[in-house]
Amino acid sequence: MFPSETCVDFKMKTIEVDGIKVRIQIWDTAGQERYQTITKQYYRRAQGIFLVYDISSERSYQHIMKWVSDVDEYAPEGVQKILIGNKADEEQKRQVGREQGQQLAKEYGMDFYETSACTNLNIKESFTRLTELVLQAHRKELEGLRTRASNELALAELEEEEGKPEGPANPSKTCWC
Ligand SMILES: Nc1nc2c(ncn2[C@@H]2O[C@H](COP(=O)(O)OP(=O)(O)OP(=O)(O)O)[C@@H](O)[C@H]2O)c(=O)[nH]1
Repeated sequence: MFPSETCVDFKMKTIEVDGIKVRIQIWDTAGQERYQTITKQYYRRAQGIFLVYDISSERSYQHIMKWVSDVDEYAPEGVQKILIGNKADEEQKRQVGREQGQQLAKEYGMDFYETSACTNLNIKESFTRLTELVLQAHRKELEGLRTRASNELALAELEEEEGKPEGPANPSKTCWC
């Protein structure tokens, strides 16, 4: 929910993932078309995104494809995404089956949760999972950078070694007696 004059709501929260305390910034962007120019700018710095539809609205479910293509266009490449079917407490008004949500999530390779902001169903679980995915992606990126750096270092050492004249540079090092 947003105050009438703004289209982005911001909150900070600390959650614990694998025993590590993680401080997360939560940006809740308005869904209305008229705010899109502004809200799209917030995708650029996102590390994790929830794509949310309302289980009591088939129309909101149909809109997910458009959100996915916007995210693909404006968010960073490695951004982590989770599909959410919210208002799970509104069972009597349900228009979107749980399997439809699961199916769509599978198509896009995302995790899926049905949640309720009213009963708190899966709220903590989905935030913890998204944070976990972001941390995992971050670790992988760091490992990749480390491997690349050590490969480049090894290559540089090899090139330096090859550039040297024949014979050991430090004879004492090759002497085992
Ligand atoms: N029953 C039920 N109502 C909910 C739930 N979550 C939100 N609502 C209600 O749905 C309405 C819209 O909620 P918002 O938080 O404004 O939804 P939003 O997605 O931010 O809407 P936009 O501003 O259009 O992006 C409000 O009346 C909320 O009280 C839920 O889990 N269950």
